[in-house]
This record gives sequence, C-alpha cells and structure tokens, in this order.
Amino acid sequence: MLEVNHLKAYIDSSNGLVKAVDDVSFSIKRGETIGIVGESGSGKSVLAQSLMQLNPSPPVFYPQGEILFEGKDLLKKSTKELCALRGNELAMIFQDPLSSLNPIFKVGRQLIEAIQSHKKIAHKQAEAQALQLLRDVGIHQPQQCMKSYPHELSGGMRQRIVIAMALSGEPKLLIADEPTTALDVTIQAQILGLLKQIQLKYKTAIIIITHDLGIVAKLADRILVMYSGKIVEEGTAEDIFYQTAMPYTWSLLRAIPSLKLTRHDRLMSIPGQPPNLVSPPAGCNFSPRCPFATPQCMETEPELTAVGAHHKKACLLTAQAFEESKHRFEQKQPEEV
Ligand SMILES: Nc1ncnc2c1ncn2[C@@H]1O[C@H](COP(=O)(O)OP(=O)(O)OP(=O)(O)O)[C@@H](O)[C@H]1O
Repeated sequence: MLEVNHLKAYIDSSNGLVKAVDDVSFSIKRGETIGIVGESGSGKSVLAQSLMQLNPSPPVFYPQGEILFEGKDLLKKSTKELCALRGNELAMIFQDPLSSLNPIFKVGRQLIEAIQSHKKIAHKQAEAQALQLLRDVGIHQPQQCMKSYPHELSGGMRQRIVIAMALSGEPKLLIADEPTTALDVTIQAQILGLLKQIQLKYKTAIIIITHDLGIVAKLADRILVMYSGKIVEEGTAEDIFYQTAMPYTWSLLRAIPSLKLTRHDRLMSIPGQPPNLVSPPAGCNFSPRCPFATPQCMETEPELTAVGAHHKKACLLTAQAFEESKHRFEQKQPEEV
C-alpha cells in the first residue's frame, strides 16, 4: 500500500543542511503495523511528517526519493490533492492531543466538522457517526463527551477523541507519532489495545513511532530501528529482540530497565551523543559510539542488507564477529566498560 524508496528529507537550518532522513526505504501492507524506534533526534518525526507531507516547506525539502501510496508518488501531488488525501486516506495522531484539538469548541462540534469535511452528509447523520466513533474508541458516555470542551477531559480521553477524529475519514494508513508518551502506563496500555482493535475493525495499516521498544514489541508486525536519519535494522519483533543483528539495536535493548536488575547491577546507557546530522561522521554513523567498531567501520558506510527472510541490518560486522564481541563485552567488569 505504501512504498517509500530512497527518501531523503533534509532541513535547511542556520547551522547547515540537517540530513534528518537520509536514504530511507520501506513498505507497508494493508492491515499491517510497523513500529519505528530510535533515540531522540534519529529522524522518526521528520520521517512521519514527510509521509504526510506535513513538514514546513521550506525549511524541509526532499532532494530525492519516492513515497508511493497505492502506486502514486505523494511527492509529486499538488497541495490540493494532498489535502484531499490527508484525513481521508492518510491520518496522523500526535503525541499531545491538545495540539490537535481546538480549545474553544466542544468535542462534538469538532468531531462532526471532521466527519463533514470527509463526507457530504447532513448534520444529524454526522452526529450519529460521531457518537458511534466515540463508542468505537471506548468512550462510555459519548453524549456527555460531545458536550465537553477538551480541557474538561483527561489526557487519555483526549487522545481517544483525537483517534476518533483520525478515524472519521476511515483512513487506509494511520501514522501515530508517540501517541502514548504523554499518558500514564495504564492509559497507555488501553490506547495501544484500542489501536489494535481499530486495526482489526477497519483493516487500517498503522505506523507507530516511538522510542519505547516495549510498545513496538506488543504492537508491531515489523520494526524499523532508526539511527541518525537511517534505518539500521529491520525485522519482526522476534528478529529484533531475539536475533539482534547489529550493535545499535543491541545497545538500545540493553538500556531497557528490567525488574530483574538488582541494586548491584548497572543500567546500561549508550555512551556519547547521536551525531550532528549536518556533518555526520565518516563510515558508519554509529561507529564513534559503538563498543565493537573496527577501523573499517570508521571508513566504510554499511548498506542495509538482508540477513534473514524479513531481517536486514546495516553493519559491517559479520554475525560471528558480532557474537564474539558481545561475548567479550559481557566478560568485562563494569568499570572496564
Ligand atoms: N525545524 C528544524 N530545524 C532544524 N533541525 C531540525 C528541525 N526539525 C528537526 N530537526 C533535526 O532533525 C533531526 C531529526 O529530528 P526528529 O524530530 O525527526 O527526531 P526524532 O527521532 O523524532 O526525535 P524525538 O524522539 O525527540 O521526537 C534532529 O537532528 C533534529 O534536531
């Protein structure tokens, strides 16, 4: 349904050209869920906004690439054509629901307007659909909710309303950028469960962007790991969590706090900072922070290559060298790491 080929989204900043998304390719099928994970600044949000063509333009521009949605390149569509697609075929949910809701209008009015912007239907019919959508997103008193202003509702309720609005055009693709970051863990679990139910009901493809590996483990059919604007590993949750093929993903997984940690264990962190995307390092972008980097890693940029049926990695280390390096690392004392 969506095929992204060699997409580059560069930002013209006062410090120079930021290579926020640099040669990214992936595809998603109808009804599939893809998780995009990576540290802060790895380019997840710019990628999501690029798919919807929501980046401010300028400064963001696309020197190259294709975003084929049902075979047609979104980068070649006019603003009018894109407006028609957004909300109808493509919809997006952001981290902060308040940024998507108008504080001075009641929820009902906003939802009805959203429905009527997609379909030419009478107010009464749109109202009935709005109530049904609110029921679909798990709001038990939809009538009352319609009469509320956004500030009168909890964060979880507001995010449900934003999801209802996103669904109002029955989109084929829903992009959720950190949809639960602002919510507590209980509400987070409810919203994630809701996304899964919606997918089953509407057969929507979902791209979920997060820095939380736990979320993608639960939700995603496939996971893309991003680092400094590039995809560095791609695979099923099984591949990424149990057959990790490259050091960046391995480091991310080791940085997840676990209940098994005792007071004597150290929580791992990835040393250093993500690279400056105006002048990324030579060779592999992760090499300055990689505990297993070789001199070759500092010179040669790795390509994303297949290591299994659905599994790809961008790393010059062979599987054997990676295993041996991990083993040596595990043997070291914490103070040596
Ligand atoms: N408007 C902008 N001007 C200049 N640089 C920008 C702009 N927007 C994003 N960037 C840069 O682009 C890179 C990717 O940013 P992006 O917001 O996509 O990262 P992210 O992975 O979504 O991070 P986070 O998880 O913190 O949202 C970063 O280096 C960021 O500083």
